[in-house]
Order: sequence, then C-alpha cells, then structure tokens
Amino acid sequence: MIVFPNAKINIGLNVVELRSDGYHNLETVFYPIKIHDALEVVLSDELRFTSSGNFLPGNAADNLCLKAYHLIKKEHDLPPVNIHLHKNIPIGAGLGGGSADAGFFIKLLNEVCEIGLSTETMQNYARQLGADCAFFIGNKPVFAFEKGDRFEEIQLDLAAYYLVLVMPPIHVSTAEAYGGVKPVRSESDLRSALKLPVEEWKALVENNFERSVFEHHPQIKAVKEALYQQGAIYAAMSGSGASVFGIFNKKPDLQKFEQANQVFYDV
Ligand SMILES: C[C@@](CO)(OP(=O)(O)O)[C@H](O)COP(=O)(O)OP(=O)(O)OC[C@H]1O[C@@H](n2ccc(N)nc2=O)[C@H](O)[C@@H]1O
Ligand SMILES: Nc1ncnc2c1ncn2[C@@H]1O[C@H](COP(=O)(O)OP(=O)(O)O)[C@@H](O)[C@H]1O
Repeated sequence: MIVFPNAKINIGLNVVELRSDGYHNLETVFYPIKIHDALEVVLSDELRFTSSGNFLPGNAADNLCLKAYHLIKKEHDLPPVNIHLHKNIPIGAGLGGGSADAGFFIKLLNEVCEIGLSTETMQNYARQLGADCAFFIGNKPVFAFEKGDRFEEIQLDLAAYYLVLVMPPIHVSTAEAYGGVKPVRSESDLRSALKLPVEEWKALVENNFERSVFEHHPQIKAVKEALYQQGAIYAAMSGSGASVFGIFNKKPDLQKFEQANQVFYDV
C-alpha cells in the first residue's frame, strides 16, 4: 500500500518559554501543503528499508519510519515489512518532512498490519518520535501549543489563494534555531489574527525564529522580501527555516528565483 505524506507550513510561530525538559513551549498554526513524499509498506519475510529521490542524511537505521516501526513493535506483535520511501520534500526545511513520513508511516502500518490503533494512540506514538510528528496523524489545520504536539482544530482554508514555496540552498538546524530565539509570551492571539483577512496578517502574524535566522542567513530574508516585491499578500519563513512561503492572489512570475532556489508552485 502506498501513501503520499505531505509537508506542513507554520503560519505564525511564537516561542513562548523554555520548559524544564529543555524543549520550548510554542504557539503556532500548522497548515498542510501540497508537497509530497511517497511511502510504501508491504508485508514481507524480513524488515527492509530502502529510499530513493532526495539524499537522506544519516544512517538508514535512524530514519523516522524505522524508528516508528521499532517503537510500535515494543508493544505489538508486528510482522516484518518492506518500507520504501521516495523523498521529495526538502530536508531540514521547516516543512516537517521527516515528521510527515513518521506520522503517515504509523497510519499505514496500522492498516497494513491491522493493528487497530486508535487515533489517540497513534498520536501518542508519533509524539515520542518528534514534536511535530503527531500533527500528521490528523493532518488538518490546527493551532498547536505546548511542545507543538497539542492541538486545537481551526477553520483555515487558503484554497482560494495561490501558495508558493521557495527553498534556498541553506540548512538551518532546528536545535540551532531554538538556541537563537528569546522566548516571550505573545501579547496577541494567533487564532484571532488568522481569522482576519490575509491582507492584515503582515502586520500581526510573525515567526519568532526569523529575527535570529535572518541575522545568520540574510539570503533567507532576501527571499521573503522578494516574495513581497512579487506581490505576495503574506510571506514568512516556515518553522525553523530555511523555506519561505508566499500567499498570492494569482500565480507570480518567480522564474528568476529558479536558478538559485528550489521553487514549488501551487502548494
Ligand atoms: C520548529 C518546528 C516548528 O513547527 O518545526 P520544524 O521547523 O523543525 O519543521 C518544530 O517545533 C520542530 O519540531 P520537531 O522537528 O519535531 O522537533 P524535535 O525533533 O522533537 O526536536 C529537535 C530539537 O528542537 C528543539 N525543540 C523542538 C521542539 C520544541 N517544542 N522545543 C525545542 O526546543 C530541541 O532542541 C530538540 O532537540
Ligand atoms: N523520513 C525522513 N525524512 C527526512 N528526514 C528524516 C527522516 N527521518 C529522519 N530524518 C532526519 O530528520 C532531520 C530533519 O528532518 P525534516 O523533517 O526534513 O526537517 P524539519 O524538521 O526542518 O522540517 C534530517 O536531518 C534527517 O536526518
């Protein structure tokens, strides 16, 4: 069986406080977008993981799909499976690609192996693999809080707009991004701000990571500014970067970006 794990963007992101476990409490909105990997799981005589597409850094054994398999196997009698991942979502981009694979893998394994896990149980497994993995179990727009792994569903539909994602050739590590941010309690409520017309978001909806990440990587800031110059109604870095999304009324002409960056249209 094959599924197509999709990426997410963060619309607004406030790092609220440092927690006693070293993580941070945050407030953000996760919004699913149309950039996909392909993930196949079939019953087999031995456990095997293969991949194709974009280069996956690190050991195959550290892939979140295999980690999810071993996590669930601790509590359930799982048969061996063949896993194939075709990687298309840019890696380390703030798009949650690895987390998407983990969340979709858990759902897929649940079906292929007929484990019978509830949505809540799948979310609990996902949470143990990474802070934003659990989002991909429900995969609907949510206001996320605490470690980014507790959710409240929100009504947010950007289907009437044209979304573009630009990925500059820069890697920002998530841990590095958290290290550079000064936590502050937000004065305004992100949920209320996102109920206003998109035209008003520019003045109200911020990603706290941008300040320090832009200082270290002015090229990412330049991409955001260029998207506004091309007519974006709203543009921001997603998560800990380096990808930047733009919300437009119609398809923009971004041909000149395509040499230096990866550009995804109509996401
Ligand atoms: C920043 C965000 C925003 O949505 O997304 P990305 O930009 O990575 O996609 C997430 O918080 C990333 O979540 P995720 O990528 O699952 O993080 P994890 O693997 O659990 O943690 C990586 C590292 O980030 C830091 N971390 C992560 C989440 C959190 N709430 N507080 C933290 O301080 C910790 O230093 C941790 O060791
Ligand atoms: N299935 C996977 N896809 C991508 N990265 C993965 C995967 N499994 C583990 N990783 C590791 O997670 C790291 C960051 O993952 P990714 O989700 O792409 O970034 P981000 O958290 O910025 O959205 C990568 O450096 C990679 O080593």
